[in-house]
Amino acid sequence: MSQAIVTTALSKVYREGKIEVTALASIDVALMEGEVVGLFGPSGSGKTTLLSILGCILRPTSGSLGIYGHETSILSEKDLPDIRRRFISFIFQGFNLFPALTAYENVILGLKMKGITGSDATQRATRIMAEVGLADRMKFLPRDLSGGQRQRVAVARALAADSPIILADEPTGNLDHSNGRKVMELLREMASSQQRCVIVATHDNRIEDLFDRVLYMEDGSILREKRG
Ligand SMILES: Nc1ncnc2c1ncn2[C@@H]1O[C@H](COP(=O)(O)OP(=O)(O)OP(=O)(O)O)[C@@H](O)[C@H]1O
Repeated sequence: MSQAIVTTALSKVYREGKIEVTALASIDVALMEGEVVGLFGPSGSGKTTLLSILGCILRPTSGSLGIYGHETSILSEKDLPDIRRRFISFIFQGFNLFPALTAYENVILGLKMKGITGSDATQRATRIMAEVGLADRMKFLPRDLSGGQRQRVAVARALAADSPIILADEPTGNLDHSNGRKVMELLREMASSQQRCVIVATHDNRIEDLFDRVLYMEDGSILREKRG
């Protein structure tokens, strides 16, 4: 397995006026292709901050972050969107679906944002909707789908772009037990069959057994890890 993401002494300090909050202390971690990693920890432990930095949405205060061999700390702000477009897809807790667009159109829009259009986009969207079990729901608006189905649209949108890294913040947060496990199993399947690196920040202990590796965070540090 090769390394998808490597961090060294990654730190983040939020400054608001004179107040400083150390959200990440000094994170050293290597995340591999084909691996599904869970980030667990109490509220405020730094999970979302770490995910945002790994996804190049937020810059660290110090330390290094390598994404498939590209050292991002030496890149300028204007180069980061390109790294995101090539390597990273997100799944958010609130699904982030556009209410006026059908499930299928939401996936197409996600692809467009990655620069994938035309017949390539329509073929990919149709294939992935079938893979996530939504072939018969493509023309439905989000409001006519169940919570589990909406989350599967969000997963389809992230998977369709073929990004090697998938970052998910509480992807099972709004789902019941069985739908939560289904979403995780889908991500596991994609990670192993397509060698993607999937990182999930969550409070959901019910899915803890579905990770290859769990990192437990507290006060901005990784306290310990467990292999599945
Ligand atoms: N934009 C910000 N400005 C100032 N402080 C922030 C900001 N975002 C997060 N923090 C602080 O950084 C710390 C880590 O927050 P973070 O959201 O990463 O934790 P988390 O583990 O994801 O929490 P939760 O599970 O509640 O989402 C917290 O103390 C939080 O209050």
